[in-house]
Amino acid sequence: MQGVHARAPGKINVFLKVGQVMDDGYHDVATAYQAVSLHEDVFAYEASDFSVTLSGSIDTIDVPTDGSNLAIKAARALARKTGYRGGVRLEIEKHVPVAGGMGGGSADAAATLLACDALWGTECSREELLAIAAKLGADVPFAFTGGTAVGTGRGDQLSPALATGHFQWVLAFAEFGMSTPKVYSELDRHRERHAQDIFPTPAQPTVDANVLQALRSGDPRLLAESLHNDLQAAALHLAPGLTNVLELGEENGALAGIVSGSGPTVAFLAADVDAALELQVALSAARVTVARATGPVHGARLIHD
Ligand SMILES: C[C@@](CO)(OP(=O)(O)O)[C@H](O)COP(=O)(O)OP(=O)(O)OC[C@H]1O[C@@H](n2ccc(N)nc2=O)[C@H](O)[C@@H]1O
Ligand SMILES: Nc1ncnc2c1ncn2[C@@H]1O[C@H](COP(=O)(O)OP(=O)(O)O)[C@@H](O)[C@H]1O
Repeated sequence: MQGVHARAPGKINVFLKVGQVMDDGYHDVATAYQAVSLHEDVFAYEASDFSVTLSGSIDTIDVPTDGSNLAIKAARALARKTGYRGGVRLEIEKHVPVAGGMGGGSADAAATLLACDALWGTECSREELLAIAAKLGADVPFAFTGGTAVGTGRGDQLSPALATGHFQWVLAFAEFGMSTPKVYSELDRHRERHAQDIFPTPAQPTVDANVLQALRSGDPRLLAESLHNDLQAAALHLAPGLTNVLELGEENGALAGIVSGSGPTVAFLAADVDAALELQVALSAARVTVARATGPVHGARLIHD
């Protein structure tokens, strides 16, 4: 049967500052996202109801296949918005670790919006699809746009950031996932428990100028110096073993390592392809599950197979 194939990328937060909790319960954030070459592939086929099946290179056992799957939510949201009366059968090939802090579910949602819009001929504009994306999750608009961008508010108000060249990443996957709300709550607890001088809450978080400069320059050494994640301490508190992974990467030639988003994936920045390959070998030898990726890459797009 003729279907539509869409692809969307995972992401690394190369910078993430977390501000206060807003009235909607979300934290006010300022982040610099980079889309990386670890993709989710979504195949959409006509059907009378909504269903999803999963395959891919990673363990998908914890991913729901009922209406709580973010891809099904995305398809239903598009159908509601456009008045489309049918359904869709979705097949997702996952390569982004589940609950890994790399926005895999968000990529599924973004790719599904694009695939269903094409399959159903609903012809939504980019802006309409982005508006639906923002309602599905804070990271979904970025999975849609990709590249390199600054996200503010919930992380869904995007402005493109200039970036040159390609950065080489080595990703250390964990054998467990971490819940995004739990990591945000842990940061709140840290901030309540400890003096504000250790974990200060920025009144209005912004992305540091040196990160934007590093992204513009394409120089991995500059970017390595400016990687920052306010959620990292909270993630390390909940998963102390990640500290060893960070140390191992830095001992084996990484320019720097950072927990991606709410973790537990650790992203190492390498100086070049050779350094990335060496690091990949060293981490694999230490029985860490690794993948290499480059960034930035495109956002969600249709693939004409
Ligand atoms: C931490 C980040 C960094 O990019 O990514 P992940 O690690 O999840 O990939 C994001 O802020 C996550 O984005 P996403 O995973 O789309 O979040 P959502 O599904 O919208 O929200 C899940 C929950 O996380 C918390 N949340 C999320 C975003 C935000 N700015 N403030 C929050 O407090 C809220 O408790 C919310 O109910
Ligand atoms: N299509 C999907 N892929 C992955 N997880 C999904 C999906 N739909 C719903 N989920 C749920 O969302 C949670 C977080 O998803 P994910 O996007 O993989 O991680 P993160 O938010 O850390 O980047 C998972 O634990 C899972 O229960």
